[in-house]
Order: sequence, then structure tokens, then C-alpha cells
Amino acid sequence: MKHVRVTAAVLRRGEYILLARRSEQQSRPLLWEFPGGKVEDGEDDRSCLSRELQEELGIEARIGEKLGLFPFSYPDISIELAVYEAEIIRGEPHPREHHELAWVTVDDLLSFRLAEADIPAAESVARGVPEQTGNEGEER
Ligand SMILES: Nc1nc2c([nH]c(=O)n2[C@H]2C[C@H](O)[C@@H](COP(=O)(O)OP(=O)(O)OP(=O)(O)O)O2)c(=O)[nH]1
Repeated sequence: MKHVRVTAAVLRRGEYILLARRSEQQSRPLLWEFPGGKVEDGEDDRSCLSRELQEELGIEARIGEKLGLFPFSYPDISIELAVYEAEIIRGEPHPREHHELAWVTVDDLLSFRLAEADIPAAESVARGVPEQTGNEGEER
């Protein structure tokens, strides 16, 4: 099965976190996710995430602490979701590729219909502690 590493941002503004809803044309259509995307060859997580946030939302972001690594297997693809804290340095996010965006409180995170791989990540954000899996993989 195809295996990819995917980066995702917990982009905070005050008490809110940005969720993005996948478009009808993408895989996992209309499900909510943390913005980000697939790591390309030779790219590290943080440069991947900066690039994806620029491309998808039109913002410049500072990528902070790694919150955890969340592996998940879909029927078609297995992913390793690397989740990082992030904050906006410049620009206002607009959905260039997503169906829509929403700023949500931590308490509301789990009431959105999330991509399955994001559920453990969102639970970890809701608990407010970085995930300690003991299997963080290579820090890239
Ligand atoms: N960006 C992002 N992708 C996620 C998350 N959770 C999750 O399961 N995914 C999945 C959806 C995709 O299969 C893959 C990321 O792909 P992408 O966002 O770079 O890709 P894409 O729209 O070009 O993907 P695709 O339609 O070709 O699958 O990881 C998440 O929180 N953020």
C-alpha cells in the first residue's frame, strides 16, 4: 500500500484553531482537517508545512513545537500525520484549495466531521498535552 508522510498545522489565534474542509474533488471529500499536506522528496517537515500553508491559505507561518506523530491506514493509503503548532506571521488565510475554513475553539474541535487520521490528533490537542508515543520517528 502507498505510504506517505503528511504534515499538518494546529494554527492558533487566541483561543481558536483553524480547521479546513477538504473540497469535493479531493480524497476524503468534505471532511475537516488541519491544513498541511504531503512531504515531498528531500523536504523536511517544517519546510513542507510552510510551503503548504503558503499554497493552500496564502499565509506565511512560523512552525513551532511538534505535537505528535499519528499513523493511520485508509483503505487506499497509509499516512503518518506529523502535527505541529503554528502561528501566522503574515497574511489572512483564505481557502485557495479547500471548500471552506473555520476558526473553532478547542472544545468544539471534536464536534466537526474530521478526517479519521485527525481524530487522535484532535483528541490530543483537546487534552492539551503533546503526544508521547515513544515512537516519534526521525525528527526531520
Ligand atoms: N493536509 C492534511 N491531510 C490529511 C489530514 N488528515 C488526513 O487524513 N489527511 C490525508 C488526506 C490525503 O490523503 C493526505 C494529504 O494529502 P494532501 O492534502 O497533500 O493532498 P491532496 O489533496 O493532493 O490529496 P489527494 O486528494 O491526492 O489525496 O493525507 C490533515 O489533517 N491534513
